[in-house]
Amino acid sequence: MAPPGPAGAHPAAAEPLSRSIFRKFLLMLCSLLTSLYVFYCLAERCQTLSGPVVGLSAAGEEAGAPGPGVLVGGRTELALWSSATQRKRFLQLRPGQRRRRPAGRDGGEEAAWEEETPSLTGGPVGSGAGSSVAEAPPGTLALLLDEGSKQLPQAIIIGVKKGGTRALLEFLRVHPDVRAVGAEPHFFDRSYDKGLAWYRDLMPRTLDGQITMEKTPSYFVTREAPARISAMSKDTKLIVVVRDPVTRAISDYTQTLSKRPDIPTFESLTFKNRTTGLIDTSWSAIQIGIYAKHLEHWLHHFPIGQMLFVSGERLISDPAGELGRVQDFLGLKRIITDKHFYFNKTKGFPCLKKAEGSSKPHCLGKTKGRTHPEIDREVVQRLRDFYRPFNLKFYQMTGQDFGWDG
Ligand SMILES: Nc1ncnc2c1ncn2[C@@H]1O[C@H](COP(=O)(O)OS(=O)(=O)O)[C@@H](OP(=O)(O)O)[C@H]1O
Repeated sequence: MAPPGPAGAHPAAAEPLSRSIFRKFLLMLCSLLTSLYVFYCLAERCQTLSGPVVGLSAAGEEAGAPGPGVLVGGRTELALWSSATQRKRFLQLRPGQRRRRPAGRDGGEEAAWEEETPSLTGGPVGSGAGSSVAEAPPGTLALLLDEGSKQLPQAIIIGVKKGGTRALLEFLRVHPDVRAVGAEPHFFDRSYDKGLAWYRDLMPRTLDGQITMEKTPSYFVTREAPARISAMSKDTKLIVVVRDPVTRAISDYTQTLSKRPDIPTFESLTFKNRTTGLIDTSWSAIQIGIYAKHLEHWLHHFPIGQMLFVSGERLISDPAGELGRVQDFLGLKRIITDKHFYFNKTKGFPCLKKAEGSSKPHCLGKTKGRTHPEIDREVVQRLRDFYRPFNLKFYQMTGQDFGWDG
């Protein structure tokens, strides 16, 4: 057979050769681009990828936010960070965080989860399928890279029950430099014997510059709590969310009523003797609201400057304003602003446009913002009269007029 002539010579052989060169070239280009991209990320330039953290929150999971591993978040906050912090946040992958009791709790569900559904829900307003956000469990990229460590909290929301403590913590968690335990640890009132190592182990891992926080509203009325927290660290910053003590008492009662509908009326529980008008100060719903008395105990152990009093009312009417004060107090950049909130008319409360680790709007669950029962006006007035002197004392002690009496 004659060898192929020049015209139709080796067309079939020449083509595969150029294709294979082209394929090799493509492959090299891809590897080059990938390497460039990895290098780009490591060079702290990952703004285009994600928001404050690459991760998820239980709230996100629950609300149908992106699934595990999905990158969420926005760019604006990120731009405010120092580049070193950004790199660390990028490495701090937070996987789905689950509702769970603090390790080793031997109390019942009620003990650790007294406030019921301490969560943000993103379903229909008030869907209340609550979950809480405990610390990131082991297995995170951060853990693999040995990034971060568990620290005792530098700031604690110590009260008051029904003051708006969950709202404050959930709003604060939006801040990239705040990491918090979702559940109430109740360490300084119920589990102190378990020791500080146990307590620290409940905390989420943090990186340099991040603040570890927790909230347990019952600390404010626990006699032993001030000395115990001071023994942990006398530099601990304390935040108290206070609310008109009369509304707070009704809110407290409403919570109990929702669990035990057969309890006596608010009116009958308020008085030791209704005819004499003697208020029953041993009823916790009443006692918790005597803020000045509780505060005295704290002032034996902490200077007033180390405590911040947040108005529960303003936390609803002007969340960004109160969050501004809190961020200043914690020495944080003012990253949480009015841009983070919207008022949800159905819920009747401010909600987050985007909760931590989610890109969807989030309101607190249905156990926050319950409808209060109608209380006899005369009883309400009696309570107002009862609380007035304590409120005035509290205004003096804190240097703030919360406006409950005028
Ligand atoms: N944004 C937002 N959304 C929903 N609810 C809000 C919000 N801000 C403050 N509040 C008020 O928080 C009250 C519950 O307070 P706490 O979270 O401190 O309760 S608890 O002690 O942890 O059970 C809760 O009390 P109730 O209205 O009586 O249910 C709310 O009034």
